[in-house]
Amino acid sequence: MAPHNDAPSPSGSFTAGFNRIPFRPLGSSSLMTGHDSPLSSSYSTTSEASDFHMTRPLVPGVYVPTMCFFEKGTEDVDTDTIARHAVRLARAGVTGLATQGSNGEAVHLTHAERQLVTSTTRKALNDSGFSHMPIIVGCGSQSTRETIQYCREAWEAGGDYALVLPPSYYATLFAPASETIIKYFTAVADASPIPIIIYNFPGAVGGLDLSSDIIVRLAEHHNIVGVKLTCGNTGKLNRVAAATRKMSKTHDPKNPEFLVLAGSADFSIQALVAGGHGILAGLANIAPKACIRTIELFNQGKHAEAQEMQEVVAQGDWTAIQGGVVGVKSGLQSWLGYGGYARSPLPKPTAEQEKKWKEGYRDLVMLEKSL
Ligand SMILES: N[C@@H](CC=O)C(=O)O
Repeated sequence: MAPHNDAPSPSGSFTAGFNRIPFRPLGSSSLMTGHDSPLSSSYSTTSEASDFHMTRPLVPGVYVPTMCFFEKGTEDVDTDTIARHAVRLARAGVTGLATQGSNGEAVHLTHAERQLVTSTTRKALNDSGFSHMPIIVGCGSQSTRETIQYCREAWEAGGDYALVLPPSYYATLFAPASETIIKYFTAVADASPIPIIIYNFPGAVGGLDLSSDIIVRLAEHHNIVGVKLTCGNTGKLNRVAAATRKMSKTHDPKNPEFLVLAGSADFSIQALVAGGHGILAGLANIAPKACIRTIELFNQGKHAEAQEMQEVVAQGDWTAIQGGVVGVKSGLQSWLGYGGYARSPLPKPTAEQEKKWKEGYRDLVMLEKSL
């Protein structure tokens, strides 16, 4: 856990009283990577630049891993829809967004496209009065070197935090609790200009499941500030939340030093019971208000109402989990009139699937509309 002083660390980060805040030299070009940057023409004035790279604390709440939208036919990145979607979620009251999470089709995007998606999201939020809202950017890759590059590009594009999966392609050569994993996250955190959030999603990385012991050990790094647990293991979540709370110096529940997030909306209140701080969950693309309200009810002590709402959310999430990114886009298209298709080679939904997924979201969407 970070010591609380203001001395710049070797990685270019410093800690502050309420949270660990990255030190990001404005106007620095030292992080340019050689990939086409879509940013230079968008942010030319000083005030725009300072809105672009400002400090945005990571606080408890509902974070949404946003979908990436593509033009019909060409599959080009659809920046208009990306911008409108980000603003719709912000207006619904979410705490932050995550580009290039599992719902953001990061694996389908080039480096430059990833930057375009993040910078478009940043600009849309800033232009709509949400410049305070943090953006988390999915940065995990197969090599330490490329993951660091993604973190630097995320920062250039206006990202505030990097969500990092462990590498998995050669996972048979090391154990989830190995020094290889510790060294990977440590090297990335040492070099990243933005703080790291560990992403534990065994389903996306060949079953590689980080233990609470490893996560708590990594949390000692000053530039590792949170975890998204998509594994759904609330025992693990409880252990991580308890240990990192004890390690923290400030004990401010509104600004925990290490943020523990459920990685799916179907265990939102279970995560809160276990000491977690909120969710980073794809279902909020469809029903942000229902996700927020469920957590609010619990935090207000209205546990029976929270549980009732959680049941609707969990049922809707089952549709999202089964249909994945294809099904969430289909649900958005059916109920909100936009979404389109995932990039090839992911399949387009059949008419039967569209109908099934639309029905799967019905109760959740009715709840959302009532809020
Ligand atoms: N079910 C997850 C998928 C990835 O973590 C989500 O809701 O985001």
